[in-house]
Amino acid sequence: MTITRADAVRLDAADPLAGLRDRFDIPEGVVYLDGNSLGAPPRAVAGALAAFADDWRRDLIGAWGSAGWGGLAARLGTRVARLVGAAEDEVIVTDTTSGNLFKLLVAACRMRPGRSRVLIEAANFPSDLYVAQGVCELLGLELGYLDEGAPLDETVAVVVHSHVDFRTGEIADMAGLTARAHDVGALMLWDLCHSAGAIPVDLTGAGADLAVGCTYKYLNGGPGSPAYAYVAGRLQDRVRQPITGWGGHARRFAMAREFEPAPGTARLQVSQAPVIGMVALDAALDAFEGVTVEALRDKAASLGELFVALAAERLPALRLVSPRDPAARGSQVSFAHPAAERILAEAAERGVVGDFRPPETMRFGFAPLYVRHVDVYEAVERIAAVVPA
Ligand SMILES: Cc1ncc(COP(=O)(O)O)c(C=O)c1O
Ligand SMILES: Nc1c(O)cccc1C(=O)C[C@H](N)C(=O)O
Repeated sequence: MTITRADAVRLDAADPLAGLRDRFDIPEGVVYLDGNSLGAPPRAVAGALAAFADDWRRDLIGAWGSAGWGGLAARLGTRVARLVGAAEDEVIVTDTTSGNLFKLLVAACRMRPGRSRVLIEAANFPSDLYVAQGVCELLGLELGYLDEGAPLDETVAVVVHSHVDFRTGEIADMAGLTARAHDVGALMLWDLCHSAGAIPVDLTGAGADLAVGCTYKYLNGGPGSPAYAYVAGRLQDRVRQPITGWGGHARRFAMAREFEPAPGTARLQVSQAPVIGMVALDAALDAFEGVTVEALRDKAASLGELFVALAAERLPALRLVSPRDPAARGSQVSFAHPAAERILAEAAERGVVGDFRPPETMRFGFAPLYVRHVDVYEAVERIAAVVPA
């Protein structure tokens, strides 16, 4: 049965999250399916940045207190914690994903002295691979690739894995892999970049030890917005991260000679993360107010299913590389085609923004707060017009 535009309109009419699109500023006529690379701007952000400039002008250094800048890293951590299934004091917002990965990976290896290997999946995001390679070189450890058959045994200090694969959107079994790591006494470090804000994440339920993630994708913090780091409560006093700047000191303004780690996740800070980025993120997170992660997942699945069904009808030349089962994929679908790059460039000229990952993957992300079913319908129509016969 052919799917029509009216079907998409009906799905939007029944969508409990439909009204949330008004919280965003998306150019007219653009179908934005790249929120899994850079989220769209929530309307509240522009006003928050103007207020930030005003606070700075008016209160000068006093704004650290009067505008609450000093407490932002921890406060934002509590807001992100709700979206990733963590306790409020288990997440801190600071630095970049790659920087946090470096710090937590070194800390994890230090908690497993005598173990000689780190495992990662070769399909992980390149920055994760590079950081893991760098940490292994620094500490004299061996790096093994889980998806290429490297054994998970008692020689492994830590396993690093993405919750959602950035190319295919496949969801990893967080609880299962964490349990396998724990069975051999290894620690488990998750990268949540492609899941937080789009699908439920349950770090506590999975028994995860450590995690990192960015805030510029589904959390809409803006380009280069600060990332976050999670440390399970039971490990917080044992974490010794390697970049011991004054931001992680127990008494930053005592100006003491020796480093003394701050309690809890505060010790993961190096110095001051850019306040302007944290202010933007704080306003951006308001877009999630009143929204449950289950509602996000349902909407994401509905959008993805519509895209897959329409693609089966109208884009037969595209090969689905994401899992067919919506429960097995995050909020994106990916297809392969030898002319993927050209198709995406021509689709972009027609206002459909997806992204290309070499050698031939087309990714389409469905940020559940602002993508509509009619957007999905429009996207497939416009892409169909540019796929070579
Ligand atoms: C899975 C994953 N990990 C890490 C990164 C790197 O994040 P950052 O630029 O914050 O270091 C990205 C995206 O750039 C990513 O998609
Ligand atoms: N952070 C990015 C950037 O500054 C420019 C272009 C892309 C990005 C990305 O975040 C890419 C993204 N992590 C990915 O999944 O491919």
